[in-house]
Amino acid sequence: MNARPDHNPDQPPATDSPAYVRVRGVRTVLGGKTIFDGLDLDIPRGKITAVMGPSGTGKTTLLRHITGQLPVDAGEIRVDGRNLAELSRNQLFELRETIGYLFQNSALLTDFSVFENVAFPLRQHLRLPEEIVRNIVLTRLQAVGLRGAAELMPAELSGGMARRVALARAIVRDPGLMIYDEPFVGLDPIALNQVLKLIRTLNDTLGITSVLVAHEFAAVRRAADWVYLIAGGKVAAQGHPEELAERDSPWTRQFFGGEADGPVPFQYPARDYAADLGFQAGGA
Ligand SMILES: Nc1ncnc2c1ncn2[C@@H]1O[C@H](COP(=O)(O)OP(=O)(O)OP(=O)(O)O)[C@@H](O)[C@H]1O
Repeated sequence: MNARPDHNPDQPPATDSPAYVRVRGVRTVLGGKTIFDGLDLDIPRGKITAVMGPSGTGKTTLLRHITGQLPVDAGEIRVDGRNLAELSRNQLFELRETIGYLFQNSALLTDFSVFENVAFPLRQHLRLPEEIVRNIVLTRLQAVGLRGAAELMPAELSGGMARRVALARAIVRDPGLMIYDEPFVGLDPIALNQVLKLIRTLNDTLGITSVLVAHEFAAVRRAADWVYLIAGGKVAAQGHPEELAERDSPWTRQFFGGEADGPVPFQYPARDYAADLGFQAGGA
């Protein structure tokens, strides 16, 4: 696990097939604010790629681009070889069906049992015999260690268990791509480690490609094969997590070392302070 790349350390780990997600020259403007300005990155097939960066840097926006929920203003995104801009609504919908999601709020259906929550995506889209549904659901629950909790209701679960049920649901239809958006938020250390281990194990055993957005570098370091640090609308740094942590750059010192001062400013961009307070610039 986490083998260091044995090729160019400035490039994501090479795999035999092309990157699952290819982002090229992406420019995004939201509400008049430029979020991305020439964003380039590859999400290698079969690997876990972490996307990190200061708050508000566009990580969730990038996920929305990758899942075709938000078109880019310029540039190109290819997912599994397909240029998203060329897909019809139906094709985009089909593409989204091949993506599994795990969010920080596990978003379980409160009136449904654990079993029915995991079965939901199967029942919603496919007409499978009940016996098959049961086998698939129990296999996924077994994979996350919760087969014995199948009949519990969401209110009876701890936060860590709920996250694992959501993970079982996310993989129930064999996604090619798994998207984890802040999967560790609010978990105690034991639950965090269980989810972390599961992300790694599921990725490796099911051959999934994973994108992991998280702020916890200690966890990312143990899970990810490659890390992109996004800041200022671009990739500010990238590398294998161990190598990135050791790299001595202002970005990595501030971001991975948690320094308050560095390239990420303390102040959100604002109008002139004196003018905002009603003083004339240079006035008495
Ligand atoms: N629909 C929108 N209209 C205008 N601005 C938006 C919209 N969606 C997001 N933004 C802005 O885009 C920027 C990037 O948001 P995004 O949620 O992608 O950041 P993030 O890196 O995921 O942040 P965090 O780590 O805090 O979750 C933020 O400044 C946000 O306010």
